[in-house]
Amino acid sequence: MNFESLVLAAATADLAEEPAAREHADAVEFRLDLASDPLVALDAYDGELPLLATNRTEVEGGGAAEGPKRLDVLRQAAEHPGVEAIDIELAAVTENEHAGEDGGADVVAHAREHDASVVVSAHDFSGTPPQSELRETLSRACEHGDIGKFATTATSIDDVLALLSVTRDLDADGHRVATMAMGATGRHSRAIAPLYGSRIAYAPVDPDAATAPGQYDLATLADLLDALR
Ligand SMILES: O=C1C[C@@](O)(C(=O)O)C[C@@H](O)[C@@H]1O
Repeated sequence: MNFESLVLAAATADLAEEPAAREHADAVEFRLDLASDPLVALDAYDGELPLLATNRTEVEGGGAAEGPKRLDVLRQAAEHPGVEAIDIELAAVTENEHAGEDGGADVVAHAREHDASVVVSAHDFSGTPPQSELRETLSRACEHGDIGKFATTATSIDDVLALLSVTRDLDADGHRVATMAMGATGRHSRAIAPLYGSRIAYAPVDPDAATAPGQYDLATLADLLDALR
């Protein structure tokens, strides 16, 4: 997964759903943190779509407790041949969630050794920071990953405008970025941010199992993206 062009990722905690995603998605985001036995499920995976493995921490909206165990699961997932990319939080890479050799930066290196690309991500569930801070966070994510991602929460459409503006600037500067504004106000960003340079769009395979506020269902997002392309 090189993110040269837009990747529509179908998010799920259940790899058995992969066939249902094939019609619309380019990849499956496997939410390890929401799955009951993620490494066993990975070993059994024989689907067609490449996997982006995410083991999201609770503080960033996921189900995994921070620490060495969750990083180890992510590290092991990166070794799987079906996993073409991993997602790791910027905080885990820069703030040493778990000090020592097996910290976040080491997981990034390990993923690369196994030819998996690295998405370095940040999430803000309370709002959208000022444009300067948006730019700084996204730029730092780009420094550590093959692609930097920032999902914020829009409380006004001006938040969406700020996020799109930073997306456009960083893309024009040659960085690979992925952005989306979560929540109802920012929902349209999921369809239009790719026009400004965002390279990953997410939608749940099962519309009743959204992995973030404001997501469209997969078929709807695929149609919107196609119509705007
Ligand atoms: O980080 C992201 C983006 C996301 O939060 C979204 O807003 O679509 C959905 C998550 O599954 C994914 O890991």
